[in-house]
Order: sequence, then C-alpha cells, then structure tokens
Amino acid sequence: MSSTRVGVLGATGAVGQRLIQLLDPHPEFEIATLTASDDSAGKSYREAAKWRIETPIPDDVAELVVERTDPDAVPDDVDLLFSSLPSSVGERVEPGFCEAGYVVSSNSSNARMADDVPLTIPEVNHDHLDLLEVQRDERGWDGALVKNPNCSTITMVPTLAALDSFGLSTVHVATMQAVSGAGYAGVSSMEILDNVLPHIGGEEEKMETETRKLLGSFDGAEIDLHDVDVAASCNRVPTLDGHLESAWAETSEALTADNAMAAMRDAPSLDLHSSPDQLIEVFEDPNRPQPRLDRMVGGGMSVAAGGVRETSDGVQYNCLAHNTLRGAAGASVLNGELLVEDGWF
Ligand SMILES: NC(=O)C1=CN([C@@H]2O[C@H](COP(=O)(O)OP(=O)(O)OC[C@H]3O[C@@H](n4cnc5c(N)ncnc54)[C@H](OP(=O)(O)O)[C@@H]3O)[C@@H](O)[C@H]2O)C=CC1
Ligand SMILES: N[C@@H](CC(=O)OP(=O)(O)O)C(=O)O
Repeated sequence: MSSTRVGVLGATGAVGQRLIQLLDPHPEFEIATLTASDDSAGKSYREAAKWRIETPIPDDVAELVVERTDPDAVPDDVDLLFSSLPSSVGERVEPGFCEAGYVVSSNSSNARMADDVPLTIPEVNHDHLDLLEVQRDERGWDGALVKNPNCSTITMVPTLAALDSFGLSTVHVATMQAVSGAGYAGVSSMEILDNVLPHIGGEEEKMETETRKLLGSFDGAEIDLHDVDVAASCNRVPTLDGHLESAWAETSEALTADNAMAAMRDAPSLDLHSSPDQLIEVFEDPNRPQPRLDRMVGGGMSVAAGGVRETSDGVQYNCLAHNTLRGAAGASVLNGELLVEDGWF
C-alpha cells in the first residue's frame, strides 16, 4: 500500500508528541511536515520539542524543521493533517487549512458541536463521517474537518453505545482524570499531590453535549442528537495517565449486569491499523479497571470496564481509557485511518 503524506499541526505539544510517536512507525502514513507556534518555527523538531514521551524521539523526525502553522508552509503533496493546537488557535486556523484543500483530523475542542462537522469515534458512529458531503457543499471546501471527542467523553461513550439497545435514557458520571489531560504545565505538583481538584473548566458541559452528538443519528443531511440526559461531575486526581469514570446508566428496558457485560464485550471493533481487537475489555473483578494496571489495554486503544452491578433502573459500572492515546492522539489517528479507507482525499 502506498503511504499518505501527513503533517502535524501543534507537533511540539503533549498531544503532538504522542501523534509523532504513533505516526512515525505507522505503515500507512509518512510524516512530511510539522508545525507549531512562531517561537518554534525555523528550529529543528529536536530543538523545538521538549520530548517527554517514554520512547526515544524518532531520529528522522527530530531533524525536520518546524514550520509556521500556516497553509502556505505546508507542501501541496500533503493530504492529511493531524491537529493538536490549543482550541483558540484551532478555531482561528483550521478552516484556512480546509479551504486550502487539506483534510484535517483534529483533536482540539473547537467546532466539535458544529452542525456540519463530524465528531467521530470510528467504532461508534462511522456513518457520521458522511456529514463531510454536507460540509463541503456548505463551505465550498476541497478539504474537510473531522473532530474526535474530549478524552473523558471518549472513555464513556463506547460503553453507552453498547447499552443503547436497551433504551438508554439517563447517564450520571463522575470522572477521576489524570494530570496529563491538563498538559505538561497544566496543574502544579503543589496543587495536585495529596489532593483532588473537584473542577475542570468546561469538561462537564463537553461530556454532556458531545455524548448526545456521538450517539445521535445521521439522516444524510443532519445529526439528530440522542435524547439521553447526561449529567457529569469532573475531577482531577493525582494519576499520570488514564481517566477512570464511575457511570450510572438508566435504560427504559430491563437490564441485568450480565446483559450489560455481554453487550459491552460484543461491541464491535474495526479492521483499522490502530483498532484494538477488543473495543471494550470487561473485567469481572470489581476492583478493576485501575489506571496504573489497565490504561494500556489494547495498546492504549481499548476501553476497560468493570464493577458492573444492577441498580433500580439500569446499571452502575466503572470505565477507563488512556487519555492521550484512545482519548487524544490515538483517536485522531484512528479517524485519519478511516478517512483514508473511506476515500475522503
Ligand atoms: N493533553 C491531553 O491529554 C489532551 C489535550 N487535548 C487538546 O489537544 C490540544 C493540544 O493539547 P496539548 O498538546 O496538551 O497542548 P500543548 O500546549 O502541550 O501544545 C500546544 C501546541 O500548539 C502549538 N501552538 C501554541 N500556540 C500556537 C499558535 N498561536 N500558533 C500555532 N501553534 C501554536 C504549540 O507550539 P509551541 O511549542 O511552539 O508553543 C504546541 O505545538 C488542545 O486543544 C487540548 O485541549 C485533548 C485531549 C487530551
Ligand atoms: N480537558 C481534558 C483534556 C482536554 O484537553 O480536553 P479537550 O480535548 O476537550 O480540550 C482533561 O483535562 O483531561
């Protein structure tokens, strides 16, 4: 198979580095260009990125010169761009790349809820990608913009999609989110050690709205949001990677713990390079999943679930995913693989 030439916007950041880690050995993608802020432009990637990933910085990528984040700085033979820019920057620059003909698989939160922007988890709502036809018609773009959801939303939604055949009506969720979700300089050690921070700005609203779009139905013209009622409480805890969440799901049809576990185990995966064999790993042991033990299930691309028990009108359970792999860089790469497979450029 010939490889697709790709670029990374915001390549020096925490998610950008994860993207490099995933893209460098990827059999379908060839890293052709990297961008960051004007402060980094003109420097080698080795110099501009303070590499903080556990695997070594790839030698070939380290020598690339970082470009400005501007469509004119990206070679014409690049088809696909992965974006991990701050959302305020993404909002300003991503449309320009799409207008210039690039397909952008973006991790940033801007435009996730826009009517003509697909917000996709490939295993959950692959069909929403066809919204790109509407997007191209409306915006006149040769390129396209696709988003992956917030990391806490991604952790929970595959389990909810599995339970939706029982008539999902209400979800309450409390998160225990790792510090890497706030980026390297996000929370100081004095704030988080021996502590829990009971607020993450904007996170609860993202979980409550993005979930309804992801579980919504697409009729060929627009997404009809799912009418599930979602209430979230988001908390930062002193783990490094892996968001753990306690969810209460209510359904209109009777749901036993066994049926819930079977539905989660049967949730289909896909045949994409980054898809895990098992989308949801279900533990019988109520003491699992745990961030340190289970964040790398399925190479960091599976969701882990456990502690499933019946409640008066549904089930309660815990779920976990690696927030910078399945929750961020891995999610963008998976969307990129789907864009290639479906022939969007
Ligand atoms: N950390 C995480 O786990 C998750 C993060 N996200 C989202 O992903 C995005 C990136 O997050 P993260 O990697 O943590 O952020 P970082 O701050 O670590 O990285 C930001 C990147 O954007 C570049 N950048 C900053 N300002 C500009 C600008 N004005 N013009 C061009 N490039 C710029 C930076 O370049 P330079 O080095 O030159 O400053 C850097 O490459 C955010 O939208 C975040 O909300 C989503 C899910 C999880
Ligand atoms: N807010 C998330 C990470 C993040 O950046 O989310 P978003 O992609 O929605 O901006 C966390 O703190 O764990």
